Formats: sequence, structure tokens, C-alpha cells
Amino acid sequence: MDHFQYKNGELYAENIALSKIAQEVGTPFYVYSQATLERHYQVFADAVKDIDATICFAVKANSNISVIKALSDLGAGADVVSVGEMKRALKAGVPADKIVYSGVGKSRSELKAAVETGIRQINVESEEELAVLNEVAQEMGARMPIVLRVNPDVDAKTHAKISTGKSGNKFGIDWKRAVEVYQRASNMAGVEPKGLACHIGSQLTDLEPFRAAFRRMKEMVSELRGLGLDVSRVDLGGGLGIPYDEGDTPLPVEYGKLVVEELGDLDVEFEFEPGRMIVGNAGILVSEVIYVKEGLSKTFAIIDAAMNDLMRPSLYDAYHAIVPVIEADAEEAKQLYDVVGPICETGDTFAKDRLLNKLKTGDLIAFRTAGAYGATMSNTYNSRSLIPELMVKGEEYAIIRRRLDIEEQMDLEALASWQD
Ligand SMILES: Cc1ncc(COP(=O)(O)O)c(C=O)c1O
Ligand SMILES: N[C@@H](CCCC[NH3+])C(=O)O
Repeated sequence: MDHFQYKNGELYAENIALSKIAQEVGTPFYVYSQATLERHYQVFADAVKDIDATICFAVKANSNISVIKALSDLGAGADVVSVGEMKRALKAGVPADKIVYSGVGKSRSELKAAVETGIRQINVESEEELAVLNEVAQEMGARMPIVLRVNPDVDAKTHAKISTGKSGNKFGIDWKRAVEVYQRASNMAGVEPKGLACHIGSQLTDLEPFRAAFRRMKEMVSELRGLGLDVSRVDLGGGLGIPYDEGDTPLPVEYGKLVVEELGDLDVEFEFEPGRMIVGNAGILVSEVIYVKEGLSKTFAIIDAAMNDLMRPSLYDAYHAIVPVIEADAEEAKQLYDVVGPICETGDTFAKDRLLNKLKTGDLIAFRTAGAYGATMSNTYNSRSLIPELMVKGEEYAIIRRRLDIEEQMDLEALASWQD
């Protein structure tokens, strides 16, 4: 069930009218539905209930500590890619033994922090990282559980900028070398190889690339076991796509079935790192129309959100549905708009030639499916404030990140001593 629905002609987040929140908090803002977050987690957990699975929420999709806490209360672990994300997960109550740490460029000090914290595992992405981790862990008198992230050379058939499993991508250890590297790792004193990981990309709308990657993983597990090596964990990453428009996307239950079909007899503990699937549709971005500007060939709806608040359209030409907060009359005429932000770049465009109900100054609009890679990718370009994030539960809402305004931003800066 969608927890962002119209009631009496107004868009609600659960049981609160968005217009009320807008009045109290000011626009733009992100708002998340805790009920949707919980439901999505449950849907994913149900989809993999027939196998031994640890679900590690990919914190990069939405790293607000309140979001992580809502999921960790349901039993979620965390997939992190920096010490910053690791600290957020710990602060939100994720136990260290449910944290996996991915990423191609973990520094020596980051590796040290992960070993010190005693997280579940480090997903090692190169031979170079393996050598450094082995050294770091030995210096600390530790033997760190690892899995090797494999690059299976599979085309995820997603946007090139978020495709991670082809051999030309920077991620993982080339599958042709991974067995040999694993063998070497098993003789190292500072690491304890537990298994393999793969993550071939994000927003996958077809299950076949997953199937290809899973088959490769299975072959490799057999090969490793054939060499007498232990393999007890397989981390299948995240990547499941969600509907941003009318297009079909695979259901989590179909994904779960595929895992069982391809890998069900593997006798390992599985790990999953879903991000977008959990939070994407649990969040929206609400913004106000500042001007409707009539150009020669276009009508521009200039709104108070901009590319710094939601980068996805300008970065990937991503589509987000735009809906009015006050429901329009079905009879009312629609018009084509370019929906743009106030930033001084032509790329600050959310939608081109989008057919929307007539807009005027002061109207509130909402971008749907903005819960994943929305707030986490935002920035303060053009010295704009970082916008608030809110969590809704039933009739209540909470500000889970307050607005960071320009005074606070400037407090981080200083003049050089010679400028006095
Ligand atoms: C290693 C890793 N795991 C998990 C994810 C989460 O992916 P998604 O949000 O597509 O589920 C990502 C991002 O694509 C990732 O790089
Ligand atoms: N930032 C991307 C997803 C990247 C996934 C990172 N592994 C998006 O908004 O779609």
C-alpha cells in the first residue's frame, strides 16, 4: 500500500497533510513514511525467507540515522562504504556483527577502524586492498573476516553510471583472478576468507543479469570448494530496480525465487544489500512553485528545490513522477512544463515537457520515489541550505535532519591569518 495518498483532495504522508507540514517547516523538504519503510523491509525479508539470509541495508541510499534505526529495529544490518556510514549505522543501533563494508578505495585508517570495531566482514575489492588489510589486521593482532567482491563481467543493463559488474568497471576483483586470490588470502594471517560477494549495478529492471551473475558465483564457489577451501558466505549485493514510472520492475518475491532456484542448494549464509528497493518509494520531495515563466517556446515552472537537493534528474536524466499536493480537478486543462530549479545551470532541470496540471506561484508539488539517493546525494551548491528530512508515523512527524542554513555553513569557514 502506498502511504502517500490523496485524502479529501490533498496529498498525505500517512495521516498528515503535506500542506500542513509545508506550512510548519517550509519548503523544500524530504519526507519519509516509516510504515512504507517497514513494509518494504518486510517484503524483502519475506522474499528471502526460505534461505539463511542477513539483510544489510545499503546505507548510501539513505543514511539518515532515523531511517537506519527504523530498519535496524526490524533486524536489518548495514552495508557501508565509508567509516562515516559505519558510524551512522552503529549510532542507529545496528550491531557491529551485522555490518559489511564495501568500496574500492578503503584507506588504511578506514580498514583499521573497521577491524577495531569488529564488524561482520570487509568486502575486499582488490588485491592491493587485500595486502594492506592483511598488514593492518596483523599489526592489530586480529584476523579479519572477509569476502572477496568479484567482478563477474556481467552487463546489468542499467544506466552506465550505475553499472558496476562489467570488467571495465572499477569494482571488484576480476572473476578470472578471484579463485587464485582467495587461495592466497586463505594463507594470510590477518584475514579469514569467508566467501564471495558481487553487486553488478543499481536499478536493475530485468532479472536475467542477476541470473548470469549468480551462476558465475556458483561456479566459483564450487571451484573454491574443489580446492579444499571453505566458503560459508555469499553476498549477493543489492540492485533490484523499482518503478519510477509506469514500467514494470521485477518483484522482490521473483528475485527471491531466482536466488533459491540458482543458489538454493549452495549451503551458505546469504547476505543481501538492498538500498533503493527499501527506501526509494518510502520518500518524496516537496517543493513550492516560485514562478511560472512563459518563454518563447517553453513554459518553465521554477520551483524552490534544485539539482543540489535531488541530483538524479540532472545526473542520470532520471525520471521522477511529479504530482500536485492539492489534487487537481480531473476536468482541469493540463499543460507542458519544463520543471527547473533556481540554480545557475541549465542542467538544473527536473523534467522537460512534462504534462502537468496548471501550476501557479505558491503551488506545492511532490517528487515521488525520492527516498533513495535523494537526500544522501544533496549538497549546498549556490550556497543553498541543506533541506530538512522528516519522518512520518501515523499522525506524527519528526524533523530527522534540520535545515542547515548559510550561517552554519559559513561557520565552517575562516579567513586566512593574513587576511585580517
Ligand atoms: C556494493 C553495493 N551494495 C549495495 C548497493 C545498493 O544498491 P541498490 O540501492 O540498487 O539496491 C550498492 C549501490 O548500487 C552498492 O554499490
Ligand atoms: N546514485 C544512484 C545509485 C548509485 C548506486 C550506488 N552503488 C542513483 O541515484 O540511482
